[in-house]
Amino acid sequence: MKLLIDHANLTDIKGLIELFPIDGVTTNPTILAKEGENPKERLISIRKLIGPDMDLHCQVVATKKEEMMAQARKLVDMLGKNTYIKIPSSGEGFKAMEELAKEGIKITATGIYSPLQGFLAAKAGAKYLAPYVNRIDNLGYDGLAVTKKIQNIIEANDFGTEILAASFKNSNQVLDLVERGVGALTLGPDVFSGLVNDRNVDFAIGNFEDDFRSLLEEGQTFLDIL
Ligand SMILES: O=C[C@H](O)COP(=O)(O)O
Repeated sequence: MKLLIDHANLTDIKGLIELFPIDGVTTNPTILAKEGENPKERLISIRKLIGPDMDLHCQVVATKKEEMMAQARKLVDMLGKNTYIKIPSSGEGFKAMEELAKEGIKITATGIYSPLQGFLAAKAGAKYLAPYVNRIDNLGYDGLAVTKKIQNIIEANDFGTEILAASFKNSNQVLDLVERGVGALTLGPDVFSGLVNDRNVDFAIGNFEDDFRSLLEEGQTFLDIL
């Protein structure tokens, strides 16, 4: 299972990569707009920061197939081979996915709110399907159940596609999909900080340090006695 950061702030991305086992970064137009910088410059900076091997997902901003395809090609040229192009899971989007997949461009089908949207995107050749877990919950449906149904559809039809679940608001939603074993999750910094936010852990580690410190002689560090 891959773990990605759903964010475009360079300082935050760097900090999260230093702390967590991260496989890449996902963005969308809203996330990029929050940073207030030219999106092209920001995407290039993210690619430089994470290096050529990590996954970078970035989204087209178009409703018509031809425009989606032109933007997708430009983004891949600009950001390199491990770039996934997020295409909306709409009628025009499915046609764009089909043609771009034939060109070898890796597609993440985004804006998925229903299992059948997932089915159509998988059939159109998307590498990843991105259901919006929390946004589905906010509509009064069950985001985790929708995501699991999509996983069942992938398995039942033998699609070479994986889930990239997005839009999380808490650790419980994350745990549920980690247990189910989907292909990838993308989380914002607030959700990352909740994954290991347990004062019991800090307390236990602090106690170990205090106990060990009693073995140190004057001027010694832990490195000297290990
Ligand atoms: O690209 C889609 C986002 O991951 C949705 O996340 P959000 O609901 O937290 O804005």
